[in-house]
Amino acid sequence: MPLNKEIQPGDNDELTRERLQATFDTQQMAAALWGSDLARKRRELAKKVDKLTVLHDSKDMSFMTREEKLSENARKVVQMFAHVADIVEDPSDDAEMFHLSSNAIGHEGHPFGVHFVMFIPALKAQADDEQREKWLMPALGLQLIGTYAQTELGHGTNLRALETMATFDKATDEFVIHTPTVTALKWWPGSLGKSSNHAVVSANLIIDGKSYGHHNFMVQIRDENTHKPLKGITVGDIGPKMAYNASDNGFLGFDHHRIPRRNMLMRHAKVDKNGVYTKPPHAKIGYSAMVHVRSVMIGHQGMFLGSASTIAIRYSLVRRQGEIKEGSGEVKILDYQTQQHRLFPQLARAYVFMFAGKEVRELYQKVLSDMEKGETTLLADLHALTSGLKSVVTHLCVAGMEQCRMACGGHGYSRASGIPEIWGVAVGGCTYEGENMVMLLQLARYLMKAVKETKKGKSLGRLVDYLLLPQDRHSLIGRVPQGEYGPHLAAFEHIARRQIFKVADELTKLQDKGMSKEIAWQKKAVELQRAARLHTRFYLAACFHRKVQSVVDGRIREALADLYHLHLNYELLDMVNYALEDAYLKADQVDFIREDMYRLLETIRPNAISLVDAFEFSDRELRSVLGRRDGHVYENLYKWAKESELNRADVLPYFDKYLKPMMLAARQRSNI
Ligand SMILES: CCCCC/C=C\C/C=C\C/C=C\CCCCC(=O)SCCNC(=O)CCNC(=O)[C@H](O)C(C)(C)COP(=O)(O)OP(=O)(O)OC[C@H]1O[C@@H](n2cnc3c(N)ncnc32)[C@H](O)[C@@H]1OP(=O)(O)O
Ligand SMILES: Cc1cc2nc3c(=O)[nH]c(=O)nc-3n(C[C@H](O)[C@H](O)[C@H](O)COP(=O)(O)OP(=O)(O)OC[C@H]3O[C@@H](n4cnc5c(N)ncnc54)[C@H](O)[C@@H]3O)c2cc1C
Repeated sequence: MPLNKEIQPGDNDELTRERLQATFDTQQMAAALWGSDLARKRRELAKKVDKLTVLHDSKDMSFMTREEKLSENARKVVQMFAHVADIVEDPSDDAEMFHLSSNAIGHEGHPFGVHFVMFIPALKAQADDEQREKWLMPALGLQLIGTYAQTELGHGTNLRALETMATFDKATDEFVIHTPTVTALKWWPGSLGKSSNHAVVSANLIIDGKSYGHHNFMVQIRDENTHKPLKGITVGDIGPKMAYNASDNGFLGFDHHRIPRRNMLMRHAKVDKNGVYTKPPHAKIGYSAMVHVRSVMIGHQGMFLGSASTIAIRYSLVRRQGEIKEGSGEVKILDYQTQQHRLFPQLARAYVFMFAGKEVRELYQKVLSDMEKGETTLLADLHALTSGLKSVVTHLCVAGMEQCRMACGGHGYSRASGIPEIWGVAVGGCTYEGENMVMLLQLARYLMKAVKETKKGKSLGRLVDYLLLPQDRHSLIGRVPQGEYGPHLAAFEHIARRQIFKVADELTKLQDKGMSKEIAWQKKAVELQRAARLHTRFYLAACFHRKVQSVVDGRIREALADLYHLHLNYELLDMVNYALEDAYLKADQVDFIREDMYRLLETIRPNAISLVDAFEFSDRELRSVLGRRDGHVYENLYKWAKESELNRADVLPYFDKYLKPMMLAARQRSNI
């Protein structure tokens, strides 16, 4: 069977020649990335969206005002739901729906931005059966639009300091929701400002003057017909942001707004009509919607980096600039070693983030089904894993996307490249769903507990089993036959384990000197977050290893292994100081890693376009002139620029109003 190489009539010849060099079938690689079923569904879905013009952008969003963007995406999301049954096989499949949304709507946000990502997951995990019947069914049926209102103007990270109050009024069997200060205003919730009519609101539960900490409440905020805010509710948009401006992130305040007692989400924690409180089986079970989003973000961020890599690599095969050998003609910029070194490691990261996203979703599903039965043993492991992954992946994604942008030279800075918007959306991920540094420290807490268990000869969980293993003094990199990468993975393990034990020992020493646990933690916080990063980067490398091992097809495994080995080399060099500190690696071994990395850049080069084609992002989804599949960049950049609103007339009013009078006056003065 011939290999599928994604060649289509009308393609730029340069790209066709590149595609013909591929050593593997791109559709099979897509199956390795997405899973074969989802890869097929994605392909079919993109074709259907292409045919449905009602789902197409009416013009490039770069040329729209915020209000136009909101309106455009509201129009498309409604059309998307109207046609959903004809387009997707299973509307309850989040991955398929995300793909549909990427194609039809893009990533700038839409009125249901938080509805499916947080509002529904919060109801699924925290509403009891009767409440599910009342809100989940209508929410799934699009009879209402919901958001998740937790963060306040004054506090996002420290949830214990949230100020919104939910005071139980026994006499009326109601909660009184109140915003006591300006800092207690809810601030940031997506689609709250102008679109949502319901919100899951986090508020302090107060019964008979006693606070039980924050819990989640269902609050209707707008009239379902007029869409006007209900009495006692103030709500609006918080203004433009770095990106994601088709989303109306909002503010929300309550003035003694009353809701029925049964509007508290009561699957786990409960309040009865006498004001008797029942504790949940796990103190943090109410945080499940956050864990859900963190778990989903890993794969999504991988897709964002995959999109940027696709754009930059395709463009680097169209763009020619300068000569390598004088007189032999200008080369494709991807033929420069520096360009390969800039882009291929980002491509490898995109792959591994997608693989890790899949693994973590499987763990999340397991924890969710355990929680249904009141079983919460794995919640802490999942929280630790998602906290670390969320932070490391978002951080590396935006650093990688910035490399992709710069690798496109001047055109990368234009919104026509598509990179600024996806970068702006991805960088939000460093902050939302738990600020990265804070989440790394959450993982560090878990790791420090794991050390304590290890010292007793036990393991806290599967993810930290490696702490029980003895440390090797020296790495075997470069001391085993060429092509063996076991020692590379062992090096990730070594530096993570060493940093974890080192900081644990330092904490103990400070406490032994009489310092409190909290102050000692502050003194070592930077080292602690380093330990969390190294642990997570080891997890990612090990995940890549598991994936390569699981692939059956030889050609796919070989191409993936090249990316994996590049990842090992590149990331190790990025963290090499940790391996040099204890002389685990010697200078000649570092040189060996570098040389092997350069070799791999050359090996990967002929497969580069097919490795990005394998993501199977449609042009509609990429929204990038530079990243067009057919490679016809220049004529389309010119066409795109002509769409700029500034080109609607040769002379714009500001010229006559300001510049012309100034220049006339200057000329008159010079004539005097
Ligand atoms: C998915 C998006 C895809 C779309 C992509 C497309 C476009 C993207 C564009 C835009 C985005 C669209 C949607 C995004 C929506 C974003 C929504 C939000 O941001 S919602 C708000 C999120 N807020 C946060 O994440 C707050 C962060 N803070 C916290 O989580 C907590 O405050 C804390 C830092 C974890 C501390 O909590 P607390 O004070 O309660 O903790 P302590 O009492 O100190 O106890 C710590 C103890 O608890 C354990 N723990 C904490 N959390 C959990 C948990 N979730 N599960 C299990 N256990 C938990 C922790 O481990 C400690 O345990 P121990 O060490 O044993 O004491
Ligand atoms: C695009 C976007 C969408 C969002 N959507 C929603 C939504 O739908 N619903 C919602 O409720 N919220 C939403 N948020 C809010 C978001 O969850 C918070 O902004 C986030 O949790 C960070 O909290 P913060 O803003 O209070 O940051 P802060 O906690 O004020 O962080 C500021 C700095 O302080 C540091 N810091 C804070 N605490 C500690 C600590 N304990 N130790 C060390 N350092 C610390 C941080 O590391 C950071 O450097 C959204 C935010 C964005 C950007």
